[in-house]
Amino acid sequence: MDVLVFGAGSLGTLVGALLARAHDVTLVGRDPHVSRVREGGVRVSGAVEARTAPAATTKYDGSAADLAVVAVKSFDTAAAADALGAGSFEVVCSLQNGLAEETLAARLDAPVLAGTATYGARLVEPGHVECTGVGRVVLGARSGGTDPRAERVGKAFRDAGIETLVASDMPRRLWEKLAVNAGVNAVTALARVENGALTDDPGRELARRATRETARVARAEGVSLSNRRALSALDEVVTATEANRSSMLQDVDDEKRTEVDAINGTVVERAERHRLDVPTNRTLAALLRTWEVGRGVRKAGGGSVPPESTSRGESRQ
Ligand SMILES: NC(=O)C1=CN([C@@H]2O[C@H](COP(=O)(O)OP(=O)(O)OC[C@H]3O[C@@H](n4cnc5c(N)ncnc54)[C@H](O)[C@@H]3O)[C@@H](O)[C@H]2O)C=CC1
Ligand SMILES: CC(C)(CO)C(=O)C(=O)O
Repeated sequence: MDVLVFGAGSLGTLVGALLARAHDVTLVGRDPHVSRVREGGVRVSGAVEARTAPAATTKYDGSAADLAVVAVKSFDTAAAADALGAGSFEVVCSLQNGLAEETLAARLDAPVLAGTATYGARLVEPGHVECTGVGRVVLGARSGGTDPRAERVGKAFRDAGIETLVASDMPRRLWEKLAVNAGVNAVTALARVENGALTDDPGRELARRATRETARVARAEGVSLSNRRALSALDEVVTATEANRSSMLQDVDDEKRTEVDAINGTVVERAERHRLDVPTNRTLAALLRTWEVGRGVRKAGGGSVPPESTSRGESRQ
Protein backbone atom coordinates (compact mmCIF):
# COMPACT_ATOMS: atom_id res chain seq x y z
CA MET A 1 0.00 0.00 0.00
CA ASP A 2 1.02 3.63 -0.53
CA VAL A 3 0.43 5.33 2.82
CA LEU A 4 0.61 9.00 3.69
CA VAL A 5 0.88 9.78 7.42
CA PHE A 6 -0.19 13.37 8.02
CA GLY A 7 1.20 14.64 11.34
CA ALA A 8 4.60 13.07 11.94
CA GLY A 9 4.86 13.81 15.65
CA SER A 10 4.95 11.14 18.35
CA LEU A 11 2.14 8.82 17.27
CA GLY A 12 2.36 9.54 13.52
CA THR A 13 6.09 8.82 13.44
CA LEU A 14 5.68 5.59 15.40
CA VAL A 15 2.83 4.31 13.24
CA GLY A 16 4.47 5.53 10.03
CA ALA A 17 7.81 3.93 10.90
CA LEU A 18 6.13 0.62 11.73
CA LEU A 19 3.97 0.72 8.58
CA ALA A 20 7.15 1.28 6.57
CA ARG A 21 8.17 -2.30 7.45
CA ALA A 22 5.58 -3.48 4.91
CA HIS A 23 4.43 -0.49 2.85
CA ASP A 24 5.57 2.62 0.98
CA VAL A 25 5.13 5.37 3.54
CA THR A 26 5.48 9.15 3.36
CA LEU A 27 5.49 11.16 6.58
CA VAL A 28 4.23 14.76 6.52
CA GLY A 29 5.69 16.69 9.42
CA ARG A 30 7.88 19.58 10.36
CA ASP A 31 11.59 20.34 10.55
CA PRO A 32 13.99 19.47 12.08
CA HIS A 33 12.34 16.04 12.39
CA VAL A 34 11.59 15.70 8.67
CA SER A 35 15.16 16.58 7.60
CA ARG A 36 16.55 14.04 10.06
CA VAL A 37 14.20 11.33 8.75
CA ARG A 38 15.26 12.11 5.18
CA GLU A 39 18.92 11.84 6.16
CA GLY A 40 18.88 8.76 8.38
CA GLY A 41 15.39 7.25 8.56
CA VAL A 42 13.49 6.67 11.80
CA ARG A 43 14.78 4.87 14.86
CA VAL A 44 12.05 3.26 17.01
CA SER A 45 13.14 2.30 20.52
CA GLY A 46 11.41 1.15 23.70
CA ALA A 47 8.69 -1.46 23.67
CA VAL A 48 9.28 -1.97 19.93
CA GLU A 49 12.68 -1.73 18.26
CA ALA A 50 12.92 -0.92 14.56
CA ARG A 51 14.79 1.15 12.01
CA THR A 52 12.94 2.10 8.85
CA ALA A 53 13.28 4.68 6.12
CA PRO A 54 9.95 6.22 5.16
CA ALA A 55 9.94 9.20 2.80
CA ALA A 56 9.31 12.51 4.58
CA THR A 57 8.21 15.99 3.61
CA THR A 58 7.21 19.23 5.28
CA LYS A 59 4.77 20.10 2.52
CA TYR A 60 2.22 17.67 1.15
CA ASP A 61 2.19 18.11 -2.63
CA GLY A 62 -1.16 16.47 -3.36
CA SER A 63 0.25 13.09 -4.47
CA ALA A 64 -2.27 10.27 -4.46
CA ALA A 65 -2.02 7.41 -1.95
CA ASP A 66 -4.09 4.37 -1.07
CA LEU A 67 -4.41 5.43 2.57
CA ALA A 68 -3.94 8.68 4.50
CA VAL A 69 -3.50 8.28 8.27
CA VAL A 70 -4.19 11.48 10.21
CA ALA A 71 -2.21 11.94 13.44
CA VAL A 72 -2.11 15.68 14.11
CA LYS A 73 -3.32 17.11 17.43
CA SER A 74 -7.07 17.68 17.34
CA PHE A 75 -6.80 21.49 17.00
CA ASP A 76 -4.88 20.98 13.71
CA THR A 77 -7.44 18.59 12.18
CA ALA A 78 -9.28 21.14 10.04
CA ALA A 79 -6.01 22.46 8.57
CA ALA A 80 -4.82 18.89 7.95
CA ALA A 81 -8.08 18.10 6.16
CA ASP A 82 -7.74 21.19 3.99
CA ALA A 83 -4.20 20.17 3.03
CA LEU A 84 -5.30 16.58 2.31
CA GLY A 85 -8.08 17.94 0.09
CA ALA A 86 -5.42 18.47 -2.61
CA GLY A 87 -4.82 14.72 -2.86
CA SER A 88 -6.83 11.64 -3.67
CA PHE A 89 -7.04 8.61 -1.39
CA GLU A 90 -8.93 5.37 -1.41
CA VAL A 91 -9.55 5.95 2.29
CA VAL A 92 -8.54 8.26 5.17
CA CYS A 93 -8.24 7.06 8.78
CA SER A 94 -7.82 9.16 11.92
CA LEU A 95 -6.00 7.79 14.97
CA GLN A 96 -6.58 10.95 17.01
CA ASN A 97 -8.32 11.44 20.31
CA GLY A 98 -11.75 13.08 20.26
CA LEU A 99 -14.20 12.89 17.35
CA ALA A 100 -11.82 14.12 14.65
CA GLU A 101 -13.27 11.93 11.94
CA GLU A 102 -16.36 14.13 11.81
CA THR A 103 -14.21 17.16 10.93
CA LEU A 104 -12.32 15.11 8.33
CA ALA A 105 -15.47 13.68 6.76
CA ALA A 106 -17.07 17.12 6.51
CA ARG A 107 -14.06 18.47 4.59
CA LEU A 108 -12.88 15.56 2.46
CA ASP A 109 -14.35 13.74 -0.55
CA ALA A 110 -12.51 10.51 0.32
CA PRO A 111 -14.24 8.04 2.67
CA VAL A 112 -13.12 8.44 6.29
CA LEU A 113 -12.71 5.59 8.78
CA ALA A 114 -12.75 6.05 12.54
CA GLY A 115 -9.76 4.89 14.52
CA THR A 116 -8.27 4.90 18.00
CA ALA A 117 -4.79 4.02 19.21
CA THR A 118 -3.63 2.91 22.63
CA TYR A 119 0.01 2.60 21.63
CA GLY A 120 2.13 5.05 23.61
CA ALA A 121 4.53 7.20 21.59
CA ARG A 122 7.04 9.93 22.43
CA LEU A 123 9.26 11.78 20.02
CA VAL A 124 12.59 11.69 21.84
CA GLU A 125 14.53 13.80 19.34
CA PRO A 126 14.31 14.40 15.59
CA GLY A 127 14.41 11.04 13.82
CA HIS A 128 13.91 9.02 17.02
CA VAL A 129 10.57 7.92 18.49
CA GLU A 130 10.08 5.84 21.61
CA CYS A 131 7.24 3.33 21.82
CA THR A 132 6.27 3.74 25.47
CA GLY A 133 3.72 0.95 25.37
CA VAL A 134 2.38 -1.56 22.89
CA GLY A 135 -1.35 -1.05 22.70
CA ARG A 136 -3.76 -1.58 19.89
CA VAL A 137 -5.17 0.26 16.91
CA VAL A 138 -8.91 -0.18 16.55
CA LEU A 139 -10.52 1.03 13.35
CA GLY A 140 -13.74 0.67 11.42
CA ALA A 141 -16.64 2.36 9.70
CA ARG A 142 -17.35 5.79 11.16
CA SER A 143 -21.06 5.10 11.65
CA GLY A 144 -20.60 1.48 12.67
CA GLY A 145 -21.14 -1.71 10.69
CA THR A 146 -18.71 -3.30 8.29
CA ASP A 147 -16.69 -1.70 5.51
CA PRO A 148 -14.33 -3.61 3.18
CA ARG A 149 -11.98 -0.60 3.24
CA ALA A 150 -11.60 -1.03 7.01
CA GLU A 151 -10.72 -4.69 6.48
CA ARG A 152 -8.05 -3.71 3.92
CA VAL A 153 -6.56 -1.06 6.21
CA GLY A 154 -6.66 -3.47 9.17
CA LYS A 155 -4.77 -6.07 7.14
CA ALA A 156 -2.21 -3.48 6.04
CA PHE A 157 -1.58 -2.52 9.69
CA ARG A 158 -1.32 -6.16 10.77
CA ASP A 159 1.03 -6.96 7.87
CA ALA A 160 3.33 -4.30 9.34
CA GLY A 161 3.20 -5.93 12.79
CA ILE A 162 0.84 -3.38 14.38
CA GLU A 163 -1.71 -4.88 16.80
CA THR A 164 -5.00 -4.01 15.08
CA LEU A 165 -8.66 -4.79 15.51
CA VAL A 166 -11.30 -3.98 12.89
CA ALA A 167 -14.48 -3.17 14.81
CA SER A 168 -18.10 -2.74 13.76
CA ASP A 169 -19.05 -0.55 16.75
CA MET A 170 -16.76 2.46 16.31
CA PRO A 171 -19.29 5.10 17.51
CA ARG A 172 -19.47 3.39 20.90
CA ARG A 173 -15.71 2.88 21.05
CA LEU A 174 -15.00 6.52 20.18
CA TRP A 175 -17.43 7.76 22.85
CA GLU A 176 -16.11 5.31 25.42
CA LYS A 177 -12.57 6.59 24.81
CA LEU A 178 -13.88 10.16 24.96
CA ALA A 179 -15.62 9.38 28.28
CA VAL A 180 -12.36 8.02 29.72
CA ASN A 181 -10.30 10.95 28.44
CA ALA A 182 -12.92 13.41 29.75
CA GLY A 183 -12.49 11.86 33.19
CA VAL A 184 -8.73 11.37 33.26
CA ASN A 185 -7.03 14.05 31.21
CA ALA A 186 -8.29 17.36 32.54
CA VAL A 187 -8.33 16.25 36.18
CA THR A 188 -4.75 14.94 36.06
CA ALA A 189 -3.56 17.98 34.09
CA LEU A 190 -5.15 20.48 36.48
CA ALA A 191 -4.09 18.61 39.63
CA ARG A 192 -0.63 17.79 38.17
CA VAL A 193 -0.87 14.12 39.14
CA GLU A 194 -0.29 10.73 37.50
CA ASN A 195 -3.36 8.77 36.40
CA GLY A 196 -3.06 6.55 39.51
CA ALA A 197 -4.15 9.47 41.70
CA LEU A 198 -7.66 8.87 40.38
CA THR A 199 -7.96 5.54 42.19
CA ASP A 200 -8.89 7.48 45.36
CA ASP A 201 -11.25 10.32 46.20
CA PRO A 202 -11.58 13.18 45.62
CA GLY A 203 -9.96 12.67 42.17
CA ARG A 204 -11.85 9.44 41.56
CA GLU A 205 -15.27 10.99 42.12
CA LEU A 206 -14.44 14.03 39.97
CA ALA A 207 -13.28 11.83 37.09
CA ARG A 208 -16.35 9.60 37.45
CA ARG A 209 -18.67 12.60 37.23
CA ALA A 210 -17.04 13.77 33.98
CA THR A 211 -17.18 10.23 32.55
CA ARG A 212 -20.83 9.74 33.58
CA GLU A 213 -21.82 13.06 31.99
CA THR A 214 -20.07 12.03 28.76
CA ALA A 215 -21.88 8.69 28.63
CA ARG A 216 -25.17 10.53 29.05
CA VAL A 217 -24.36 12.83 26.12
CA ALA A 218 -23.32 9.78 24.05
CA ARG A 219 -26.75 8.24 24.65
CA ALA A 220 -28.43 11.50 23.63
CA GLU A 221 -26.39 11.23 20.40
CA GLY A 222 -27.87 7.79 19.82
CA VAL A 223 -24.78 5.84 20.93
CA SER A 224 -25.33 2.88 23.22
CA LEU A 225 -22.92 3.58 26.10
CA SER A 226 -24.18 2.83 29.60
CA ASN A 227 -22.80 4.64 32.67
CA ARG A 228 -21.69 1.26 33.97
CA ARG A 229 -19.67 0.45 30.86
CA ALA A 230 -18.08 3.91 30.72
CA LEU A 231 -17.18 3.84 34.43
CA SER A 232 -15.73 0.38 34.20
CA ALA A 233 -13.60 1.52 31.19
CA LEU A 234 -12.44 4.45 33.33
CA ASP A 235 -11.46 2.14 36.21
CA GLU A 236 -9.60 -0.20 33.85
CA VAL A 237 -7.62 2.60 32.21
CA VAL A 238 -6.73 4.26 35.52
CA THR A 239 -5.48 0.96 36.90
CA ALA A 240 -3.61 -0.02 33.73
CA THR A 241 -1.96 3.40 33.36
CA GLU A 242 -1.36 4.27 37.05
CA ALA A 243 2.14 5.55 36.45
CA ASN A 244 1.26 7.54 33.28
CA ARG A 245 1.29 11.26 33.03
CA SER A 246 -1.74 11.80 30.78
CA SER A 247 -1.19 13.43 27.40
CA MET A 248 -2.90 16.59 28.69
CA LEU A 249 -0.66 16.73 31.74
CA GLN A 250 2.35 16.37 29.44
CA ASP A 251 1.07 19.28 27.33
CA VAL A 252 0.65 21.36 30.49
CA ASP A 253 4.16 20.38 31.67
CA ASP A 254 5.52 21.48 28.27
CA GLU A 255 3.38 24.66 28.26
CA LYS A 256 1.70 23.59 25.03
CA ARG A 257 -1.88 23.93 23.92
CA THR A 258 -3.95 20.93 25.07
CA GLU A 259 -6.70 18.91 23.38
CA VAL A 260 -9.32 20.20 25.85
CA ASP A 261 -11.57 21.48 23.07
CA ALA A 262 -11.72 18.00 21.51
CA ILE A 263 -12.33 16.29 24.85
CA ASN A 264 -14.26 18.12 27.60
CA GLY A 265 -15.09 20.93 25.13
CA THR A 266 -16.76 18.49 22.75
CA VAL A 267 -18.81 17.00 25.58
CA VAL A 268 -20.04 20.50 26.52
CA GLU A 269 -20.83 21.42 22.92
CA ARG A 270 -22.75 18.20 22.23
CA ALA A 271 -24.60 18.46 25.54
CA GLU A 272 -25.81 21.93 24.56
CA ARG A 273 -27.30 20.51 21.35
CA HIS A 274 -29.39 18.17 23.49
CA ARG A 275 -30.11 20.74 26.23
CA LEU A 276 -28.23 18.65 28.78
CA ASP A 277 -26.22 20.13 31.60
CA VAL A 278 -22.68 18.81 32.06
CA PRO A 279 -21.35 20.99 34.88
CA THR A 280 -18.20 18.96 35.57
CA ASN A 281 -17.04 18.97 31.96
CA ARG A 282 -17.97 22.66 31.63
CA THR A 283 -15.87 23.58 34.65
CA LEU A 284 -12.91 21.40 33.64
CA ALA A 285 -12.95 22.85 30.11
CA ALA A 286 -13.15 26.43 31.39
CA LEU A 287 -10.26 25.88 33.81
CA LEU A 288 -8.03 24.33 31.14
CA ARG A 289 -8.87 27.11 28.67
CA THR A 290 -8.10 29.68 31.34
CA TRP A 291 -4.70 28.05 31.86
CA GLU A 292 -4.07 28.05 28.08
CA VAL A 293 -4.92 31.75 27.73
CA GLY A 294 -2.89 32.57 30.85
CA ARG A 295 0.14 30.73 29.50
CA GLY A 296 -0.22 32.44 26.13
CA VAL A 297 -0.78 29.25 24.11
CA ARG A 298 -4.39 30.10 23.28
CA LYS A 299 -5.96 33.31 22.03
CA ALA A 300 -8.66 34.64 24.35
CA GLY A 301 -11.38 33.90 21.76
CA GLY A 302 -9.94 30.43 20.94
CA GLY A 303 -7.34 29.35 18.38
CA SER A 304 -3.64 28.54 18.67
CA VAL A 305 -0.96 31.14 19.21
CA PRO A 306 1.92 30.63 16.74
CA PRO A 307 4.72 28.69 18.48
CA GLU A 308 7.34 31.40 18.00
CA SER A 309 5.26 33.81 20.10
CA THR A 310 4.64 31.48 23.05
CA SER A 311 6.42 32.08 26.32
CA ARG A 312 8.94 29.35 25.54
CA GLY A 313 9.16 30.13 21.82
CA GLU A 314 9.54 26.41 21.09
CA SER A 315 8.92 24.66 17.82
CA ARG A 316 5.79 22.53 18.04
CA GLN A 317 7.84 19.56 16.93
N1 LIG B 1 1.34 10.20 21.54
C1 LIG B 1 0.60 9.15 21.90
O1 LIG B 1 1.08 8.24 22.58
C2 LIG B 1 -0.84 9.06 21.48
C3 LIG B 1 -1.48 10.10 20.81
N2 LIG B 1 -2.80 9.97 20.45
C4 LIG B 1 -3.48 11.04 19.73
O2 LIG B 1 -2.83 11.22 18.48
C5 LIG B 1 -2.88 12.60 18.10
C6 LIG B 1 -1.44 13.09 17.89
O3 LIG B 1 -0.77 13.04 19.15
P1 LIG B 1 0.83 13.18 19.27
O4 LIG B 1 1.48 12.38 18.21
O5 LIG B 1 1.15 12.91 20.67
O6 LIG B 1 1.02 14.73 18.94
P2 LIG B 1 2.31 15.46 18.40
O7 LIG B 1 2.14 16.91 18.69
O8 LIG B 1 3.54 14.78 18.88
O9 LIG B 1 2.25 15.23 16.83
C7 LIG B 1 1.48 15.96 15.93
C8 LIG B 1 2.41 16.39 14.82
O10 LIG B 1 1.67 16.90 13.74
C9 LIG B 1 2.49 17.90 13.13
N3 LIG B 1 1.63 18.75 12.30
C10 LIG B 1 0.50 19.41 12.66
N4 LIG B 1 0.00 20.09 11.61
C11 LIG B 1 0.84 19.87 10.58
C12 LIG B 1 0.89 20.32 9.22
N5 LIG B 1 -0.05 21.13 8.73
N6 LIG B 1 1.91 19.91 8.44
C13 LIG B 1 2.87 19.09 8.92
N7 LIG B 1 2.89 18.62 10.20
C14 LIG B 1 1.88 19.02 11.01
C15 LIG B 1 3.07 18.65 14.32
O11 LIG B 1 4.23 19.37 13.94
C16 LIG B 1 3.39 17.50 15.27
O12 LIG B 1 4.71 17.05 15.08
C17 LIG B 1 -3.60 13.33 19.23
O13 LIG B 1 -4.97 13.45 18.93
C18 LIG B 1 -3.40 12.40 20.43
O14 LIG B 1 -4.42 12.54 21.39
C19 LIG B 1 -3.52 8.84 20.71
C20 LIG B 1 -2.93 7.80 21.35
C21 LIG B 1 -1.56 7.81 21.81
C1 LIG C 1 -5.66 6.60 28.23
C2 LIG C 1 -4.97 7.88 28.65
C3 LIG C 1 -5.78 8.57 29.71
C4 LIG C 1 -3.65 7.41 29.20
O1 LIG C 1 -2.94 8.37 29.89
C5 LIG C 1 -4.85 8.77 27.45
O2 LIG C 1 -5.41 8.46 26.40
C6 LIG C 1 -4.14 10.06 27.48
O3 LIG C 1 -3.32 10.31 28.33
O4 LIG C 1 -4.45 10.86 26.56
